[in-house]
Amino acid sequence: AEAARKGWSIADFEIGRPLGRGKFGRVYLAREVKSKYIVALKVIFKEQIEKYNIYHQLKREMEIQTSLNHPNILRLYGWFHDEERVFMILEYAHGGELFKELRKCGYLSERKAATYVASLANALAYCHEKDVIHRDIKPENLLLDHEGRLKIADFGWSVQSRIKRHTMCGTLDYLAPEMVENKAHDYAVDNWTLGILCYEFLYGAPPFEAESQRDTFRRWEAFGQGLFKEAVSSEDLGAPLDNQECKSNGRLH
Ligand SMILES: Clc1cnc2c(Nc3ccc(N4CCOCC4)cc3)nc(-c3cccnc3)cn12
Repeated sequence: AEAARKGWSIADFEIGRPLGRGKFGRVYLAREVKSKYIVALKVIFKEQIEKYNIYHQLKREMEIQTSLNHPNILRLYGWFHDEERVFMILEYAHGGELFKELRKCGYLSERKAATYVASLANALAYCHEKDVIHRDIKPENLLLDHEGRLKIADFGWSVQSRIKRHTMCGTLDYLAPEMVENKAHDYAVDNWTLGILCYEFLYGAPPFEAESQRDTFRRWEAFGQGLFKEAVSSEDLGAPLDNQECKSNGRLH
């Protein structure tokens, strides 16, 4: 609230180590000078905003994230800008990237996976109540706070994770079918991603992971065919596929 009233400037912060690089800028550890409060400061260069013509998207993302207040969503406390940069004052997630933990131990216990999936589901239900579809939930955007609680970060600004994921660039792994097929989509796309992440928490890799996007698409099609055949066969048998069951598979019927 203070940020909105007073208007911050870079002089209010001591900049610490870089935490990571985003597509349009970097994230730094920072401390507010007076309160000694630790935050993450995301810096986006205005020339990048012009070059990629993302001013409106950035504005919308920041309005959305400022309006969201949920324990599993990383807070955007406020923002300010100078001649050449826009600064976002974000909650600092002390635990770092969730997927570093996953890579370290390969896959998570069922209890841990269930805790993270429940946190994600709560955060997504909160977003959907406010008509916000994240659409871009990826492992790189999941952080942990000092108590190990999951935080969804980066509404629309994926922060390049330091973990070299071979499916890193433009991964299809987490995108729902209707997004990939560029169809009209609703909040169900986030539910699809939740299923993918649940699989990855338990198994250690997403279900359709492959060396190339083409192969991922092939594996995903095969899965789809399987679903479709099953659906047709059960319809043949006259067993009503209730809408909820269809939705839960991420297939919108
Ligand atoms: Cl936004 C935002 C808020 N907090 C963070 C954060 N926090 C954080 C904490 C701790 C550790 N370390 C813990 C000890 O071992 C080394 C890593 C890393 C990141 N990281 C990133 C990030 C991480 C990776 C790449 N790009 C950005 C973005 N963040």
